[in-house]
Amino acid sequence: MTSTDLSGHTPMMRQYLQLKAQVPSYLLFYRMGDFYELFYEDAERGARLLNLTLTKRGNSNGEPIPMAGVPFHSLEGYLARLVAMGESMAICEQIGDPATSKGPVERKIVRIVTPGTLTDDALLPAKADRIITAICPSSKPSSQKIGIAWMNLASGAFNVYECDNHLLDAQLSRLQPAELLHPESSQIHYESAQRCVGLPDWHFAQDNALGVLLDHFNVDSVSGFGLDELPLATYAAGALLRYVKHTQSQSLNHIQTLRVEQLGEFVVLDGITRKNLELTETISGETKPTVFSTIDHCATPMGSRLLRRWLHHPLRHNDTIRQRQAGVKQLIAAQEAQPLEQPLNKLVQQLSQFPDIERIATRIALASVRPRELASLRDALQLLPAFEQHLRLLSGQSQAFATQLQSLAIDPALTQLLQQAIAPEPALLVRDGGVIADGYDAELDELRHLATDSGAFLLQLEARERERTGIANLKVEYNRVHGFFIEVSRAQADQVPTEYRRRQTLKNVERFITPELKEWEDKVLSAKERSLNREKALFDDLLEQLAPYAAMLSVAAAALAEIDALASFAHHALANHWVAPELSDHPEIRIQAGRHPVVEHTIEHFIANGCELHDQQRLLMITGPNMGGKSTYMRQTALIALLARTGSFVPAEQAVIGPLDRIFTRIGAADDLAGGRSTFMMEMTEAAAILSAATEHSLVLMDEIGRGTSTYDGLSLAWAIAQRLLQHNRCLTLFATHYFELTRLADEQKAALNVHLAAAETKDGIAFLHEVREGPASRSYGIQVAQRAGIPAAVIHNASAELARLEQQHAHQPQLDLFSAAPASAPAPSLSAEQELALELQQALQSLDIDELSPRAALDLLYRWRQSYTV
Ligand SMILES: Nc1ncnc2c1ncn2[C@@H]1O[C@H](COP(=O)(O)OP(=O)(O)OP(=O)(O)O)[C@@H](O)[C@H]1O
Repeated sequence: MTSTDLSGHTPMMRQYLQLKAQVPSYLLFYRMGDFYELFYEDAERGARLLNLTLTKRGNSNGEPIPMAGVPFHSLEGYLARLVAMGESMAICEQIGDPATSKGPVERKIVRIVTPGTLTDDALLPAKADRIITAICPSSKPSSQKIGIAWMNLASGAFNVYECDNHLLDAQLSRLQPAELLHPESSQIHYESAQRCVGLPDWHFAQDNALGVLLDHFNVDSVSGFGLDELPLATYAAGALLRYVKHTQSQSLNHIQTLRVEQLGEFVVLDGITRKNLELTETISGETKPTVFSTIDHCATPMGSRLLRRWLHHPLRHNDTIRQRQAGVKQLIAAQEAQPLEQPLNKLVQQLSQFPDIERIATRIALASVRPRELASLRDALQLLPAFEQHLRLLSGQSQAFATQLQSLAIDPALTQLLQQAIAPEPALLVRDGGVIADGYDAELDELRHLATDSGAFLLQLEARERERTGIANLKVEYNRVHGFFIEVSRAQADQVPTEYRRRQTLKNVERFITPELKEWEDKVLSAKERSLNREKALFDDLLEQLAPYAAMLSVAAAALAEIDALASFAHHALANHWVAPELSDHPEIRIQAGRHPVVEHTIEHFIANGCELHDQQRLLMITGPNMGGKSTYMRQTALIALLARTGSFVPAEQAVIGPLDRIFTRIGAADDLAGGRSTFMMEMTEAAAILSAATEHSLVLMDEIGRGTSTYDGLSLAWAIAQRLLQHNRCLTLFATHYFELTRLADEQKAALNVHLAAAETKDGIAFLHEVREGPASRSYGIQVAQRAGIPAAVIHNASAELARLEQQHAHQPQLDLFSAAPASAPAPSLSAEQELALELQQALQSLDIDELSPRAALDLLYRWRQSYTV
């Protein structure tokens, strides 16, 4: 909007439009008295989204102004709804004094609310984190790298790393950002984020990004954070920090460090795998029943959030897992040693009394903490010593909770300060008064005394005036409308002294005021106002005193969250007979009598099954009828491995789990109609990703690959894929199929083993035994399953006849001999290493768009190819 545009507007609308120009892409809530108003398009949009009444306000520039508003005290509720819809808002407050200002009161944008930068408890989900992520792709076409920075503003975590481009999807699905920032020039979109924001490219430029980081951390170089070799991560971090700072009116004191994540820390899970395994969301998008909803018994929201993070971040290395396991074991041992006292239950009960200290600590650092949050923190800190003592007792001689116990040591000065400063039950807001405790500040005490406790003075005045005037029933009183007054009966009204001024005449009485009483009244009324102001100043001062404790509180909160999550593991293990998995150093999965952690709760008799995958037995070819339990078996194996890598116990009689680098799943893809890919195309895209990335440390689940095309195509592809996984990738694989022909693979490959899910035919039809047995399934029972599903009897009858005819027709050419009987479709003989490389190089050449290639990139490619394709 230009200045000429503004000239026709009223002064207030001019002010509004100038503020709006600062935040064009946000809904601007403009404070007017007791309301926040939206104008113009914002009003129309807000009215639609929030179901507000759209009105019109006066005229500005010759046009009525569309307007919609919300009462000031219910702003947070409206913001929460808008945030859930992925909207971003700017809040503008009156900061000038309406009494003294000429023209519109001075106003300022004090807060910006976006989905990824929330810190207010009212706007945040209790049991999930809100992450904001920035990504910075390389500007060099030859580079495959991408820089990623992410922040959890509510906890203060700020992490960065670089990875290969093709891992971006897996990384985003790990972080699940609510908001994603990227340079304007790169078209990046992540569907699951509530908001994707293209920022000007210069935010990601070296000098600017680095400048923001150096300035915030007050350092001369970022070497101390280990960022020297990570330029893209540095740019992403700088752009992210600049954006987040812009949204907050306070400085981000609680963002005290920047951690470089090592990609090898976590078992990589892509988005599809997280979905298939139903970690925190079911395949249909519900929040339960999932692994998280089943095993989360945390007593605090901090514990639940940590548990969710652990589930999404299984660890590759054993050290941290062993520490977590030690904690769980200790809690279980203590509970079992004292079945009457139940020390674990007592610990959980104590934990449940703690508020969300992680978020309170952040809000202390941001100076936006509310009085009642401080009261709950004060009460929690009083409980802390007893909790610590109980944990110490429970730990006995073990060192299982040594670090957490250290972190819980909070400076007693903090507890004392809160006890002295905060009223026992403070008001919701500082402006309501009654937040600061009596006895904390002498001046406040006196003002409060003046404002509320006028009794003695008034009694004294009453006695004095009675004596002076001789009117025995003279009364000194107060009401809200008329303030203080002296009341005498009508008949005695003419006996009052001359300095009495008439205030009000009623039927039987006259009310008067005297100069002395008026002076008193002014003092009392101003004392009220002054006491509120004093309280506000004291609270601001308290926030300053508290700020240095924020970091210490965050550390204690993290320790409490850990104890809570470990107690939840222990509780679930005890209640469901889970065992501690043994962690080995080789890629292997050996499970005895394993169960599915979620399904074991949803059906009455879950049949336990074992699974052995190791270097000599890398692939299980799983056959069996539909509904036999193949998918459940594969998922349970992956989940047991994953749970073991989080430090949890597992649903099995015994388990040995080695280090894993990735878990891949290719299970029943749905059509990606929006993306324009058919089921088969999706299936093959996922399979291609697995074939290119699985290593001997990976666990791969393949369910019915090849099903989406003609039998021969599908079968041949499935055969070749299984063979490739066995020989080339050498990963640990569970391969479920309905192609019986594939069971021949085990004859050729020593590392493959056939297993099947047993079923039996009874007189009432098929009975699923859900038991995994060695050897291939003898038949598929597809028609029996269809019958149970309610396919009409006539169709079942015809299908059975057709099956019999087909079986007879192929009698001389049994299905199992497909490959040997038809040389033309026999699996291709394995290629030599040179042949494989030549094929790959040919493919790479064919997929190259030479016209799009710069000379520099072409040269780089040549070097890379020489390195990769020379034997
Ligand atoms: N081990 C088990 N014990 C008891 N019930 C089981 C077990 N495994 C699976 N089931 C039950 O069998 C049903 C079918 O299981 P699942 O979906 O794994 O079969 P499937 O063989 O993969 O079927 P399809 O080939 O049709 O996909 C499950 O919903 C579950 O109720």
